Amino acid sequence: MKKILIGDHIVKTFGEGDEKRNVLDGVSVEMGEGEFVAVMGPSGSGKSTLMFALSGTDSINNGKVVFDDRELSSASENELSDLRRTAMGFVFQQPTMLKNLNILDNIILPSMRGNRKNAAKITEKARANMKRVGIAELEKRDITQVSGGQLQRAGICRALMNSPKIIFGDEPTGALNSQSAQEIMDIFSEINADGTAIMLVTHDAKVAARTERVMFMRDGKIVSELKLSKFDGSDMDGRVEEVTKKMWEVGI
Ligand SMILES: Nc1ncnc2c1ncn2[C@@H]1O[C@H](COP(=O)(O)OP(=O)(O)OP(=O)(O)O)[C@@H](O)[C@H]1O
Repeated sequence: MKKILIGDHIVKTFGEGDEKRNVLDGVSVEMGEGEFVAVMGPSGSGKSTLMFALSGTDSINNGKVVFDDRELSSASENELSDLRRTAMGFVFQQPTMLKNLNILDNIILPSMRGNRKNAAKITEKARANMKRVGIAELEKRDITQVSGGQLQRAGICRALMNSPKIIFGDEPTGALNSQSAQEIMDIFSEINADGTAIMLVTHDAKVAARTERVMFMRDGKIVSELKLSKFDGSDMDGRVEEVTKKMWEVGI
């Protein structure tokens, strides 16, 4: 399987003098094209920092990151921002959306910048994505008039607008109840089945159990890994048990 993402001995340091410490302490990660992985670990272990490093959102102090055959440290800020815009999608715990725009306009806004002549195509694509994630009828609603799960679906639609090769999700189900979280995971599974690689940070064993590989972090290092298989809807309980057992072993 071709590698879409390689993190090689990544070191990220925060703080000065006595406060200085490696929040990422030589982390190596590889992801194949179309792979679906989760990152788990205690609060402060470096999960979000790792995602920022792997997506070129934040610089690193040592090591290297290669995304789609491109070494990120040799790319300029403009090139990195183009790469993030065209090849990566981001989903956060709470989607950042503008209060004065409806759901559809929030979804299309980032794609419209400098691209207004393609407004009709962009809107058509947004509507197709909204239909795909089950919020087609909500396009005119304000962001305060939808549920947390519906807002997260809109966040996923926005992340899909440029047909990314990879989606980074930083606790995308963290603000949702268990049922909504599983519905969001259904959507991620479908997106992944279409070939998009996905990396999710999560504290939830039921979310991690839906991915095909779970990496466990502690103190800026990946200390363990659990290989599952592509989730096909069967043996959810067994998968959750495997993840929980590993979390316990690792001390999460
Ligand atoms: N910009 C920064 N400056 C200084 N320290 C930082 C900065 N960003 C993160 N840290 C520190 O790095 C460590 C790792 O943070 P990170 O957000 O990656 O953890 P996490 O595993 O994602 O935690 P959580 O599960 O709570 O979100 C924490 O101790 C945090 O305080």
